[in-house]
Amino acid sequence: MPSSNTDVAVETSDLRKTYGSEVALDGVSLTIPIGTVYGFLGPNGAGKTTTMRLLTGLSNPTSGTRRICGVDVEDRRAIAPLIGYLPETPPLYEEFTAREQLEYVADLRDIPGEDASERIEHYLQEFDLHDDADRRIEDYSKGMKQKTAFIQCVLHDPEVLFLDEPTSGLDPRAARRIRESIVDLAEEGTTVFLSTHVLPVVEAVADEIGVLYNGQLVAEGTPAELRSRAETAESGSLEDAFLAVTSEDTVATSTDRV
Ligand SMILES: Nc1ncnc2c1ncn2[C@@H]1O[C@H](COP(=O)(O)OP(=O)(O)OP(=O)(O)O)[C@@H](O)[C@H]1O
Repeated sequence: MPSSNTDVAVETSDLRKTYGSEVALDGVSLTIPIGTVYGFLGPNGAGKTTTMRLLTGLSNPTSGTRRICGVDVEDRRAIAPLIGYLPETPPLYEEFTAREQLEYVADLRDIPGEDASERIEHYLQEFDLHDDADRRIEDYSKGMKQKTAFIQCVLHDPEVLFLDEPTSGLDPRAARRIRESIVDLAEEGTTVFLSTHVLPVVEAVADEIGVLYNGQLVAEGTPAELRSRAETAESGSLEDAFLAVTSEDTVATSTDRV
């Protein structure tokens, strides 16, 4: 049953995921309004990928609820058109050309032919891939592969876009292209859930930040709010704030709205 709150893109309540005795996610509750760029920060092993897999229906929670635009993620068929997901290792058919890969995804997504061609051309131009679009993906650089993967998850114009470390390993130009696209998509109303441990990336694009540590959401706020938390530190940077809220000594027992 859809949630009554139609302004909310991502909503979880007490989401938990355990693997045997390992607690990967320990009761995470999120409410992310439509159109937000939500920076999901956390050190290695904090549970970021686990959260994204739960939110995209690739994995089931041990307990708790999750909704995307009011739709229960359990309803995989209803969820699929609403979301785009760029995992850390994106699925691409290496033997395809980028154009073939994107046409294939457009087909899977039931994007009508003319629409699909227009969107594919638009994105190939936007990401400087047009001249290489008919080369096989196996011959692409990491950045070219990542840009192709980014295009394939936005091609169907999802309501909510999940990005796992989207700029990792990219050169500054490619990373900037992705950051600019995130901002453009958000301006058009797309909600972007961006997981990373690269602080300058979230600082540049995020409206709101959630910090995950040991499977718990330990702080939430705007970048400025989180920075002000570190104001006693010399630079008062987001990095200071991040280190402060993810230190064993200072972790709060419940989410700290700063
Ligand atoms: N399939 C699995 N089986 C067992 N444990 C798992 C599995 N997937 C994740 N975990 C554990 O859950 C915890 C959270 O992992 P997760 O990959 O979500 O972290 P992360 O924040 O994405 O880390 P990173 O930044 O390194 O990618 C880790 O302790 C990890 O070992």
